[in-house]
Amino acid sequence: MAPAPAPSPSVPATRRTSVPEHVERLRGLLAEALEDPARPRTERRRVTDSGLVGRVAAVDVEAPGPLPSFDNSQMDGFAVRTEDLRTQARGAAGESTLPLAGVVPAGAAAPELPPGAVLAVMTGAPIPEGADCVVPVERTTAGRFEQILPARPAPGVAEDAGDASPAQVTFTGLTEEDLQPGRFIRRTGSDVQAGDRVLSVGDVLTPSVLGLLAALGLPDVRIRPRARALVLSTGDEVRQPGSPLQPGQLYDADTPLLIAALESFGVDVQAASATADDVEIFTDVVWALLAEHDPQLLVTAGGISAGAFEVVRQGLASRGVEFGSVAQQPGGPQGWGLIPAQGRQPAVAVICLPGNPVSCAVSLETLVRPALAELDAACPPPHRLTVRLEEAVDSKPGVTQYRRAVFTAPEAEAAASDPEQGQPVPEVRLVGGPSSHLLGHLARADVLLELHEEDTHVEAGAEREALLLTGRTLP
Ligand SMILES: Nc1nc2c(c(=O)[nH]1)N[C@H]1C(S)=C(S)[C@@H](COP(=O)(O)OP(=O)(O)OC[C@H]3O[C@@H](n4cnc5c(N)ncnc54)[C@H](O)[C@@H]3O)O[C@H]1N2
Ligand code: MOO
Repeated sequence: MAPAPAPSPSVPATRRTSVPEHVERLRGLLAEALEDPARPRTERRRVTDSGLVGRVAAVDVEAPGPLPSFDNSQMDGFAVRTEDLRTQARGAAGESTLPLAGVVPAGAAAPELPPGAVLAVMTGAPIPEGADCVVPVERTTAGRFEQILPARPAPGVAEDAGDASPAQVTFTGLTEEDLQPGRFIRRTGSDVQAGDRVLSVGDVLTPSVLGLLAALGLPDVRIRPRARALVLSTGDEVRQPGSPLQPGQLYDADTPLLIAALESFGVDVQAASATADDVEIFTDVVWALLAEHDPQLLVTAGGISAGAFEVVRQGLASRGVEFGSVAQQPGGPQGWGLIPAQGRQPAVAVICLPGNPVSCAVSLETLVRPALAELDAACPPPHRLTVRLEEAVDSKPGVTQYRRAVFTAPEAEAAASDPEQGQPVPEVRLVGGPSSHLLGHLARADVLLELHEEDTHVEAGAEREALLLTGRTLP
């Protein structure tokens, strides 16, 4: 008789923290560090400074005046008194002719429109006193200014056409619509009224907001300072690219990955360093960097799991940082904590991510980004989307697994459409397996496919949620 199989070693049934629980935990400690009242709340910038898009307004702004700030012409044409054109005897072909009293370029002060005459107005020129409508130059028999005006007048000067016998302007084919009072006049305040709120605390700056502030005559904008972070990678085996490798060594992928991800979250990475697996060296580097840079956030990579040389865990566990496991893969091992304010040194949030590059990158997207986005409008929130699986996939029970996937060919996507919304549901194909060393696969991926604890087997064609990776666009 065959021997009975040996019982599997019993694993302690400790419950791992769920992804949402850990996000909430990180949000709490980030809030303490970022919302410290001892830190400056605003920075003043010129609206022409670079790097303002994506920054967050620190004060409300009300329009100091209206936009447009004066009635002006929407077209190159003629400012007319509609009454004059209505009472004009029409010629055989329905034409009306009036004398040209002058030219008003953009930038000139508004002149008065003499009775029974017209004034040439360029787009943006002020509407002359007495005019109630602009007729575009195309509505004249000449069709173009070159046929009517002798030469371009000097900018900013409303000047007379100059002839002893004034030029005549013949309008043709005018309809009732062309003679509607107000036609082609951009009225004062039709865009923004004085006192309108044009920017609110927490709004993200866009190119058009910056243009609007300038249009209102405001040279400066007050923004929130960016969150300040330090990045620290660890490991005796880790070397910087450009230096030769000894057997067993590898290049530091986590440092550039962390810097780039944090910067895309709107964080100002002030310094980055890599240290050896020596607790004393590691803690010396941490305290020196904290003192030098006064950050709100310290993010480390590596040295936190179950090995004999877990420098981050050993160095920070006694300083208020906890270590545990989140029910996600990759990115299970995590460290988190708050180094409390000491004297004049404000509190610092500490987030310790696993060293495997894919674990580090996935943790940034699934844990750090959602926590930070809740507190800081400069951090774009996770971009979630529904995708359809091209092929069946098996996943580990009991954890949320993030599988790397690419959008399949556009033809396949076009064929797959959500009947409810009529929106195409993109189809995805896995790239590589679930392991956390597969950085080449991650670098090719468009999305992290989210498979839940119960998703041990998902059939081809099933729909699941996914996270669009930083820098990727929808198909
Ligand atoms: N006995 C156990 N071993 C491991 C467990 C466990 O639960 N029990 N968890 C595994 C999981 S899951 C992960 S993830 C890793 C996390 O390990 P650490 O955060 O302690 O990271 P290290 O051990 O320092 O490094 C892991 C791996 O990543 C490479 N690495 C580290 N830093 C970098 C870097 N800057 N650039 C590129 N690659 C880096 C390192 O060489 C290792 O291969 O632990 C598992 N083990
Ligand atoms: O959690 Mo680790 O990140 O699976 O490899």
